[in-house]
Amino acid sequence: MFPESHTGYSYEDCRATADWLLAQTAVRPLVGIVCGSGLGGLADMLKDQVVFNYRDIPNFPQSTVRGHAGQLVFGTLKGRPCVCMQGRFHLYEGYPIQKVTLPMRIFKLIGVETVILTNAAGGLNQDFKVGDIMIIKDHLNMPGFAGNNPLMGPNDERFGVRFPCMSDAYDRELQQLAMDVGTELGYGHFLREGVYCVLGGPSFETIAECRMLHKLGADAVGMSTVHEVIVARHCGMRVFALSLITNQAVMDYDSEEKANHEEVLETGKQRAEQLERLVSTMVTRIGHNNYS
Ligand SMILES: O=P(O)(O)O[C@H]1O[C@H](CO)[C@@H](O)[C@H]1O
Ligand code: HPA
Repeated sequence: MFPESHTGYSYEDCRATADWLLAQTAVRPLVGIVCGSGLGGLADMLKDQVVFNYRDIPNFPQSTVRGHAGQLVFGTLKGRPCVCMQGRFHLYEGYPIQKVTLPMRIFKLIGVETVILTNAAGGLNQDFKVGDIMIIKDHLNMPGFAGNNPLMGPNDERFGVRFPCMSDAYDRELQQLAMDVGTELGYGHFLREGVYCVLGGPSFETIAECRMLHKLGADAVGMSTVHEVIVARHCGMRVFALSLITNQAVMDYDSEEKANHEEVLETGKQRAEQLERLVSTMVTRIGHNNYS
């Protein structure tokens, strides 16, 4: 079985965490950002910060992975109120999937309307290069195929419907906005779009697995994001997600390449500035309620 599966937090638990946060800060964020491995610098862009260590937030799990600081940062990005997770949770850390995705429900209950998720991923598409930024247009949910979906268990209609649609998971207007902003910033040569595949990790993929995932239609592979997207969409938030291609997935038995977390973090550092500019410019142009 999966760790403590079906023991999600109740609506009241989530409400208590959200109310606790709202009582400590006057910031009322409309945009929530999740920083991927090595991409925590995004949170440093926020002005007038109010910072919470995950260990101090009721019900919150702890970050255990290098490159995930474990702080929830409230502040403003070019005048727009935002909240930023400097560190996310992954299945391989041993958390039940409902705990991995808990922050999405907290985002919803504090008033977030749009979620921007980032991740580090291995490139399967042979046209991709290390350092490319892939706008996620769709996903393959491998743990979901095996029955590990964050919405397993009783459904609370106060969050969303029993059977949420996922064919529109990634907001098309926001994808277009990212393309437009990226092109304006001169990033067109490293901006791509594609399908992200999530696996449980923590072991990186074998060569045969990478070949299979590529044949199945995945352009990039990682160990996060999709679970958060499902929960964010279930409770009606608008979602944009991107992958930084931090390494090429190994597809060839003659290759000497070996996936490793150090390379992942290093590529994050090299692209951090552009990624931060892309996301912050997008945030200034996102409309709310009736979209832009
Ligand atoms: O998806 P994020 O959190 O960016 O992290 C990615 O980087 C780690 C592997 O280096 C894995 O956790 C993978 O999912
Ligand atoms: O190659 C990868 N595989 C899985 N997860 C990853 N996260 C960064 N790179 C990778």
